[in-house]
Amino acid sequence: MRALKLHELTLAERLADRAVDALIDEADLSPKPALVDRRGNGAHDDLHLGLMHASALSLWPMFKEMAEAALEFGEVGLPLREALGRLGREGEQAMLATTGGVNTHRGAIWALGLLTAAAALDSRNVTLNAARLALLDDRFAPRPMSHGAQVARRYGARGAREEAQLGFPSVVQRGLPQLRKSRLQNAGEQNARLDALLAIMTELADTCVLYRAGPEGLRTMQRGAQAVLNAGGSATLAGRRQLHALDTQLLALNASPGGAADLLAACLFIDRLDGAF
Ligand SMILES: CC(C)(COP(=O)(O)OP(=O)(O)OC[C@H]1O[C@@H](n2cnc3c(N)ncnc32)[C@H](O[C@H]2O[C@H](COP(=O)(O)OP(=O)(O)OP(=O)(O)O)[C@@H](O)[C@H]2O)[C@@H]1O)[C@@H](O)C(=O)NCCC(=O)NCCS
Ligand SMILES: Nc1ncnc2[nH]cnc12
Repeated sequence: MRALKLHELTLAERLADRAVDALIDEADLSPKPALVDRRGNGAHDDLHLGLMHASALSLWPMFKEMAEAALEFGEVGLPLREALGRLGREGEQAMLATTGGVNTHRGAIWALGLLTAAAALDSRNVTLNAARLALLDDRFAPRPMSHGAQVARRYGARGAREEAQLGFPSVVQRGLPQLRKSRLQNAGEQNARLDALLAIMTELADTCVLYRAGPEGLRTMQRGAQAVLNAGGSATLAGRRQLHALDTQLLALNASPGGAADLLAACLFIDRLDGAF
């Protein structure tokens, strides 16, 4: 009998697969403090796990087209940046159509969109090229008074745009090293991912938290995340107790670290990039 020959995926398709996998793995990871996970809705009335999955899947064509645009233009420059901006805005519309108007993955479209395009350009300098793209000014981008823009003005916070322009320091300097360290300590994959999320939360100026709970909420998030890691991480009993306390505190403040969740997805995407080439 002849073996069935499966369609061989293109590089753009493989990268889109990895971006969507990263979003689904982030959503499924549990127990995340005050975020949507397998246990429930965290600090969100309008989100649930099924919606996060549907949203992630709706973004596959956008990630594929972003990677294809990068392959077509072949270099970092304004034409590619503006093509990504247009695709990102279309992707946002697809997401909103899927979720009935709920913002599930705006920050993830931005971070993973840039990283997917950068990975298609050059597998070795992904965060550097993503930063170079983020530094270019898209002439067609609307400038709405987003939550991020409001807290940037109120508190001078460094939001999603600057995180990308600096080459994703929360991912490169915090999330990825912690993911690998916890794996080496045999924490188990789910705990290693939780530890990576917590490492990102220790220093991030998450504009979602700032918008909902102000600087006090942000300090609670950063200190609480550090306390889990200091106690030995999410694989230890002491760390689990601190994680539970952090969940309770953030829920009481209605503070959801959605920006940190997006950056965990970015971390998981970079971590598994090798297999895509
Ligand atoms: C350049 C943009 C990133 C716009 O940025 P800006 O800061 O102006 O806009 P926001 O929409 O407020 O923030 C972007 C999202 O980024 C995530 N985020 C927050 N802090 C950080 C951080 N420090 N570093 C990285 N990422 C961060 C976060 O996304 C998550 O939260 C979303 C829910 O947020 P929000 O709507 O505020 O939620 P709620 O409080 O729940 O709302 P209510 O229920 O109260 O109404 C969730 O989606 C997560 O993803 C921020 O929200 C960029 O987005 C942009 O320009 N987009 C236009 C399209 C484009 O050009 N794309 C380019 C593609 S390459
Ligand atoms: N798991 C999650 N819960 C709430 N907001 C998010 N934004 C991105 N991932 C999220």
